[in-house]
Amino acid sequence: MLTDKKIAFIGAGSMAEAMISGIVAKKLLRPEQIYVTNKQNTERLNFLEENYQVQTFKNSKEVIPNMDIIIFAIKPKDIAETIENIKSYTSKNQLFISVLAGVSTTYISKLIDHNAPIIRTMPNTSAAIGASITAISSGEFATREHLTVAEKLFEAIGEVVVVEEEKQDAITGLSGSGPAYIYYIIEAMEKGASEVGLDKDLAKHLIAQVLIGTAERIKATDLPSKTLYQQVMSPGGTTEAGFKALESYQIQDAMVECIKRAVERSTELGKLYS
Ligand SMILES: NC(=O)C1=CN([C@@H]2O[C@H](COP(=O)(O)OP(=O)(O)OC[C@H]3O[C@@H](n4cnc5c(N)ncnc54)[C@H](OP(=O)(O)O)[C@@H]3O)[C@@H](O)[C@H]2O)C=CC1
Ligand SMILES: O=C(O)[C@@H]1CCC=N1
Repeated sequence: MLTDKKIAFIGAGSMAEAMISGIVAKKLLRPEQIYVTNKQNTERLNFLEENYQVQTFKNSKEVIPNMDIIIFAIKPKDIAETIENIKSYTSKNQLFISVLAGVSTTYISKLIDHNAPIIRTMPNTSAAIGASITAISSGEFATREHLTVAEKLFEAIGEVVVVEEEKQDAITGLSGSGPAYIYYIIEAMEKGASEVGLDKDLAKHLIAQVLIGTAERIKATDLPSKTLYQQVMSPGGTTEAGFKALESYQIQDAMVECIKRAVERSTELGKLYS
């Protein structure tokens, strides 16, 4: 399906690199099928060329018309300028994929100015190790075949779920941003470990395995999270003592608020760039 397809990444930042590394490592595409551009950072393009043997380009007029798939991996604020620069070299036969938070397929369609097939996606940075969860949604002109192409691409960087586009803001605040929340908690656990006298390497090993074990367990069981944490907690034991501190700082309320605010921001970005 992707055998002879050519793909251009517009934007060469962390999401583009995470996707490129997964696609190349899984041999989904050969490096010569992958093209990358950015706004000005030539050093960054050289880095991607050297590390992944992909093609980089500056001249959109020469490259864009020959692409089968164009992936927007830029910030939401740059979408209008980016599409303005390339739209005259695009056609309806190309598939457009966006990883942008908040930005709707309707808006991208309006900017491209022809009935192009567009797929909106929300991966996360765990893509760098092939462990993203990517939600993908079809825009108005995308067919089942386009969706399948996008599924294949994002399966190279982890798991994929197909969702209605109206769920994408909620997903962005939960699993797009999610790794950051967990890293923040990890940072707190590392600080705690240091304060109780554990060295950094041992603490990192212990924390990582706690997270892996917990994640695997929630995937493997239907038991509610409350039951799972209650199983850890012996009456009058250590966990209960720790929990009293978590509850006194209202950690759960803070996390609920965190997710709600991230989702609101995704919706706001969608309104700003609409
Ligand atoms: N980071 C994350 O965890 C996730 C990010 N996303 C989404 O991915 C998108 C990209 O994020 P991320 O990779 O972190 O961003 P980065 O800031 O790392 O990269 C942005 C890239 O866009 C390029 N760019 C800016 N303007 C233009 C332009 N006019 N033409 C071509 N390229 C341009 C920049 O080039 P230059 O450096 O030369 O200015 C840079 O390469 C965002 O929309 C974000 O919402 C989605 C899921 C997770
Ligand atoms: O913070 C952001 O806006 C992007 C989208 C999801 C993760 N990072």
